[in-house]
Amino acid sequence: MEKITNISPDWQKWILDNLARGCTAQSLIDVMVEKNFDPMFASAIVFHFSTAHKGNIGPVAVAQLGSQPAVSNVKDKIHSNGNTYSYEAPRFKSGNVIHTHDRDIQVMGRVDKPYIAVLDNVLSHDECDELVRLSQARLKRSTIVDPTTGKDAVIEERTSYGTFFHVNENEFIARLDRRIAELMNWPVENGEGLQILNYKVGGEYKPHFDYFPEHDPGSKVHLNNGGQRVSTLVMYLNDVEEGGATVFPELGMTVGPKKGAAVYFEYTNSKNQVDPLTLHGGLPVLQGEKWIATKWMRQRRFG
Ligand SMILES: O=C(O)CCC(=O)C(=O)O
Ligand SMILES: [Fe+2]
Repeated sequence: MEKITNISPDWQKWILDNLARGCTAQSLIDVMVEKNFDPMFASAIVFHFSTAHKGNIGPVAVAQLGSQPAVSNVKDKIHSNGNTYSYEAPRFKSGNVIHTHDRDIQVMGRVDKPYIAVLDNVLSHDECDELVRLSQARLKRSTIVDPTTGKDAVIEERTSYGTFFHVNENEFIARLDRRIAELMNWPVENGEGLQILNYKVGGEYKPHFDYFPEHDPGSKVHLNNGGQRVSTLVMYLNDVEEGGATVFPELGMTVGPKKGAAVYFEYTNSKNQVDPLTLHGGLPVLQGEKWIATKWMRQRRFG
């Protein structure tokens, strides 16, 4: 049976009432999953309601999930929301410039909780072009991990084309894998292969978490190889004429795609908790096309 990915007024009221009674977000998610809600959707909506509930934001704002940030005061949300994630010292290094073995990378902006860094000069324009050139011939429709089966699935929420390179697949990729690992301050061996994505006009990736939700039956097989994902680096391989920004709906924040630049974020701590504030997506491309390279890091060696 198809999983439910929309929320009726009755369910909205049920969530708000139960949060007001002091029920935990997880207990509500569990009930919703049992009632055939998509687990990822249930997590996102309950988390969203828990922040809305504490901040006295009504159901109308919540209905905008995925399209527009419903709450603009990030500080208030962070101090008063239902997020139980405990923030630790970021893995990402401090400073205005991160030095790697072959390139200096500029830090253009940071957010603390969740930990996000906006970076420039991660890749040269030639490297961006080379990644696009190498990927052209091997592009396939992107998939997601089906929450129930754990298998790859094509869905409407992710309308991009992509391919991936094995870690250290060739000399060029190995140099990038090394630089990226130094930048993310995490071992090369813990990285998944570099994923290349191409979005055409209208192409988007609706808000999602990069971590594997523990309560999805389909997550198990992935968690067994390398453990949970801990951090993500999205690198922009071209300038996009219009649209295509990376959006963090819970924070009211977008990062515009710029050739060679990137956005980094982390969401799993040493206690195995994951941070729902890192909900993010790729907004639709309105003009031109968008190319990105994504690196996901795991808790342990991957592959
Ligand atoms: O397209 C984007 O900007 C976001 C991509 C993304 O979320 C991912 O690759 O996990
Ligand atoms: Fe993502």
